[in-house]
Amino acid sequence: MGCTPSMLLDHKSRRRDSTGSQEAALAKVAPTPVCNKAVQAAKAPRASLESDGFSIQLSSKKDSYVSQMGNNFATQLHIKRISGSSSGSPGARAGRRSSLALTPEDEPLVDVANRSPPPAHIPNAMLYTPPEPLELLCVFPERASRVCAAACSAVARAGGEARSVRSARDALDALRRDSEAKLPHVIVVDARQPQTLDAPLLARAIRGTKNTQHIILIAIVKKSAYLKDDFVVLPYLDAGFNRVMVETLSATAWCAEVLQCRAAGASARAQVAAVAALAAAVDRCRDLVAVTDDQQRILLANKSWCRVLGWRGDEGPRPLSETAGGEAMRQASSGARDWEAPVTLRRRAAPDPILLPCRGAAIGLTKSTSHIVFVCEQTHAVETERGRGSLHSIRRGSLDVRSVASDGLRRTSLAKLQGLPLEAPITKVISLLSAATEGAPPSTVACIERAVDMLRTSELYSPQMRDDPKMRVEDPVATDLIGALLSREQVNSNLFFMQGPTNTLSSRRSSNDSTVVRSQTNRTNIKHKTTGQLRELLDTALSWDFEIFRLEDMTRGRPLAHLGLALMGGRFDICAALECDERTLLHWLTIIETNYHSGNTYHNSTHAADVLQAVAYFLEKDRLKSVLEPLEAAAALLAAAAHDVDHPGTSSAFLCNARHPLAVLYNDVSVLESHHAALTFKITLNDNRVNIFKNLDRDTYKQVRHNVIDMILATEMTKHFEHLAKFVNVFYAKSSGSKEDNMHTDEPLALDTTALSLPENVILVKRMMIKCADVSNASRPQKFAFEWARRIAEEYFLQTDEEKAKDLPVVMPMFDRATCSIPRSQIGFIDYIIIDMMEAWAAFIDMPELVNHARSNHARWRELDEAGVSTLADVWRALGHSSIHGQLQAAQPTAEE
Ligand SMILES: Nc1ncnc2c1ncn2[C@@H]1O[C@@H]2COP(=O)(O)O[C@H]2[C@H]1O
Repeated sequence: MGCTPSMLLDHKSRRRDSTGSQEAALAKVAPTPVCNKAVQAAKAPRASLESDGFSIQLSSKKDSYVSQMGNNFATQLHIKRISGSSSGSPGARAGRRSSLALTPEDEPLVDVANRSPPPAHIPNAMLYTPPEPLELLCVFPERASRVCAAACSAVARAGGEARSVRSARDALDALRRDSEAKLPHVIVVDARQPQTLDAPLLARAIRGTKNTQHIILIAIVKKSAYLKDDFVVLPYLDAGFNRVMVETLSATAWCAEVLQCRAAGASARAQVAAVAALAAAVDRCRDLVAVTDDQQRILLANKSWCRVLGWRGDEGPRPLSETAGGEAMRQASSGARDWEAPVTLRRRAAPDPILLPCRGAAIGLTKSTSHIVFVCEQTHAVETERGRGSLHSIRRGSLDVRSVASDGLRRTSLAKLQGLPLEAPITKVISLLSAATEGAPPSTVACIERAVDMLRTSELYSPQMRDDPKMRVEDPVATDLIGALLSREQVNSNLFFMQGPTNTLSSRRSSNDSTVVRSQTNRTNIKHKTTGQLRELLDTALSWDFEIFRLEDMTRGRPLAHLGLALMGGRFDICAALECDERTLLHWLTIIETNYHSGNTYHNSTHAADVLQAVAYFLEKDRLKSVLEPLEAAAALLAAAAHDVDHPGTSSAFLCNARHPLAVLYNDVSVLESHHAALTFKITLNDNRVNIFKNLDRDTYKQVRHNVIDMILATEMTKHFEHLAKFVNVFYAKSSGSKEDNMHTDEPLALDTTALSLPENVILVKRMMIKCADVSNASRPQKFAFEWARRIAEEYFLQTDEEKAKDLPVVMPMFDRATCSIPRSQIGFIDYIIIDMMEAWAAFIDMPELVNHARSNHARWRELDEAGVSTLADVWRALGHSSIHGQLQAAQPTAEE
């Protein structure tokens, strides 16, 4: 079952089969008293009768619907079930009302105007199909059947073509093999020998085949059987036959049948094509459209409906009331024929419903309702979010140019763009703002002009610390760190020319493809036997105070493969989503881990395992469980594991300054992140034994690849505020003030997850998830946070050492091991990078400990700072080597010691 146009047709044919055929049968054989009463009623217009659960009304009256068809007066026959059980349906209620009304004048005016459904007005032009020669398929088990031959020769005489098959299987094969254009118009099935050919079964199979709604099915029955039973036709009609015909060899009878079929078939095809065309039109509407039957079961839902509500396109008829509520539903249930009222719609991906304006109409070819149409307007807010940055919005933008122009708004910048086919949404925003200045007080004009000036810059999401006092970093260490993390400019104060070969970047770090080869040949045969203790530790892998450094110890520096196997293979079973075996996953994890540089103090596979663990922890939260598909969760875990693969232990700025081949390759733009993402796929696709994507079909692979790349690229810190601002603007609303002010104010933000229904907003969630995981070390319990702080500081110091040794520009001069204040660097890092982001994320996934840990770490660093503790050595002395990081420090002395 699916909410598709064919469901509309199925619904129609079901109605025709179950009600229409009963009507026909009843008209033919209804108990005499009812027939007699009906006949009497016909003679005495305006009478209404009830019998055996059916109401029969005959009236001779001026009927607006019939008169549209050219008859001013018509006699109408209504057969309606009036039992209490169906009273809930608008159609039933409308039916009961009209059956009780004796004259049109007796019906209250409001009923005439609002209660009866409007006719389904399909323009005649829509119901035209060009005449085609008739194609006939005969299914007759008997070899050289004379009845079959008679049918075929009648078709030939009518200028058509006939072919015959002898079994149900051959008939279905012919249907499935034929292209749509070649499908027969009529299928004649020999139903005379049920033991040789089960005609009803075949009819059901044909109707279950795609695009067969318009084919006319004729069952040939024996004359004796036809005459024996008044209801002989019913099982055939129920099975999907359109007609039942008595066996005949008469050329005249067959000719008449064939010609009638040609006419009926053309009309059926025209109707199917018209419904398909209308469904295609509805699919291209931006508004959310659903069509239900008279019981309000959804038969058709357009693409916008599916997209916004998170439905798959192929879901079956379901009660609209499961999804919709509010005044619109009450109006629909009251039997109103046309209404406008708000509707609340529940979405799959988000707990909160959305409220949209809705227009509805009850439709029916007769006075009773057959379908109800709901058109829910995509509100501006939803639309704007959906369109942001998409091609779709750019296309719409081109129309907006004209509409804005016709509004006569002032927009000098737009005038130049009139001739171009494209316009960015921001241009329209600027134009609207400019228009708003007209007649505004000077202070407002000044404000708007300042805003417009800001909008005109291309770096809308780049932080501007100097302009914003709240973002001003006072401490020189913090300035160094934050500046280096966020700045896209490389430090170029000294013109530097690299001496020697470009790939002699560092003896402790290499970042070229030879790493891949080495890893594949030597180190893929890791044994993954988990000892009891290791198993116990891995059992706690989903707790926020997971002992990552213990895992590093126990696995001798290979935590990623072990943790990855436990989480990805075990808890999340990504092998199912990726359709790969666990062995391939283990190989993948192993080779990825091998391509991390164990010599890096921070950017090694323990950091990758830590980020993986954080992502896994986040994925367990209800909000993410309800939003992300298994494949998206798998992509997030893969991205986390690989996000820093082959990190050289120096920053992108360093690589650019050093004119490293990677910086040259990636044009100094997102150098490291581009490399991590590219290398991840290179490693994966290079060898079938590690290729976890090898069984995915093209589209699924593309989707996973896109997700993994997007998440890895999102870890680039120069885009930190861009990602954070987008996330906050989409998912947080403030009770007062503009959204632009949402960040860095003391006013609490209100979480608003309605935007989750749009795929482009789910991308923001995935980016935020990996970003938060990447720097989650500052939001971990203190003993972990401090060890990570030591490790990153050590790596920064090594970079500074190397820059000095190679006479390169020093990216973070304050990060000199002799002088750098670790507490201050951490205070700055938490203040400017961590707190805002963790607050936004913690509220979104309901994980307050992220903020609590960050705050308590901040407080501890401040205490240390105030106690005069500064260098790494000071810190560990002050901590008394009592914690894990102290012990690790002791076991692994730094160069300083
Ligand atoms: N505790 C920390 N203190 C200072 N800088 C950090 C800390 N944790 C992460 N970072 C920086 O944040 C960056 C996030 O992206 P990278 O992993 O590439 O590199 C990371 C470090 O440069």
